[in-house]
Amino acid sequence: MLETTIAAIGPLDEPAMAAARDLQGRLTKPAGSLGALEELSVRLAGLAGTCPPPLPEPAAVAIFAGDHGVHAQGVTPWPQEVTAQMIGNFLAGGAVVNAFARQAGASVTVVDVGVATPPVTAPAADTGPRLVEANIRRGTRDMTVEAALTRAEARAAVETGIRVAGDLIDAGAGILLTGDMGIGNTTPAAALVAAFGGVDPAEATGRGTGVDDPTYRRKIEVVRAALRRHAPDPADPLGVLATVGGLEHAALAGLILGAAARRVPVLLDGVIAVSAALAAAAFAPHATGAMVAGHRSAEPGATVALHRLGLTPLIDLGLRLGEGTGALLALPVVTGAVRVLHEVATFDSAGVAEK
Ligand SMILES: Cc1cc2ncn([C@H]3O[C@H](COP(=O)(O)O)[C@@H](O)[C@H]3O)c2cc1C
Ligand SMILES: O=C(O)c1cccnc1
Repeated sequence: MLETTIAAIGPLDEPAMAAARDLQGRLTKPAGSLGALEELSVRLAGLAGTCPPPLPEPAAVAIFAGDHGVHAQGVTPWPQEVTAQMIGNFLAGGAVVNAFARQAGASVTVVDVGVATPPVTAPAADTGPRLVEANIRRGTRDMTVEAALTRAEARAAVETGIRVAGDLIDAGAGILLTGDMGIGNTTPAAALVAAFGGVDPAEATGRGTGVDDPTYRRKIEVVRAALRRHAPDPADPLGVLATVGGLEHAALAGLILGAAARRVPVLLDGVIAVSAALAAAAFAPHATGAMVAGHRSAEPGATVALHRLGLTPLIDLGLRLGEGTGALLALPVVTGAVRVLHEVATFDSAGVAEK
């Protein structure tokens, strides 16, 4: 399934992009006046293979949840149980991601790919957040001691993400948004950014939920120790995900690949998402054509990853939460970029004089 998905990911459609550029030049506004939105609209036309591309709706957030053996190294002040407890909160509609999803009109799907303690499930409702139980392992192994995952486990997580993308698109989603929950998951995210980005762990590691100075120094050394132990090869993305990644990171890489293969845009959230996006791009370089960077997370690794991916984030508000919150805030910007191609009059049609 991974191989067929990778094989289905192709380049952007040049004629559709040329048509979008031409249309942007004829709309009743000075050329270039919509800044980054214009290039985004062109890219989404290239992804869809048609101009104008479909409006990116309805929107679906997929929150992949997992726990981390590296938690034992004291890289976060939060207890591991918070991952499962927050799943309960997501399903009850009480987290920040739920508030922003309601505002944006997006559905929320929580996918347990690797939570250590069984998630507290909320009463099933016909509408509202949904839980997909796809647990591969009750948390990863400690990457400073051994590989976090076997290659088979990493592959199973990637394929779960591909499957979730396909299910959401089959159910009608016009855009997918990445979300994550996993206490400790900024540590493997930093390791992935350092491995794929070829930067020193000190450049890729941030303070996550807000760790103090001694914990931050330890966190950098933990990332350094894991990379020294495994020496992951960036040309072998499954190997990188298995040795120093996490189940939610691997599943997010799969979600991105699944969206790219179906030529549906995927709006990336913070550092966990962009670390997974580096893995997706290593599997299939053309997958970057489907990626839209929602925001610039305050985590330094996010900036390193965005630069590597060649993506400019739509918003930059100093957010460092995850869950999909930054992607949701950026959604109206993406929709606006496409709506312009559908609804704005041309100089000809509106009888407006050109310069
Ligand atoms: C209550 C709470 C809600 C969250 N929602 C997202 N995260 C975010 O913080 C965690 C990563 O940070 P670190 O690597 O420092 O543990 C992840 O669960 C991420 O989704 C949360 C964290 C907490 C504590
Ligand atoms: O950028 C993120 O997604 C992020 C940052 C800090 C903690 N959790 C997530």
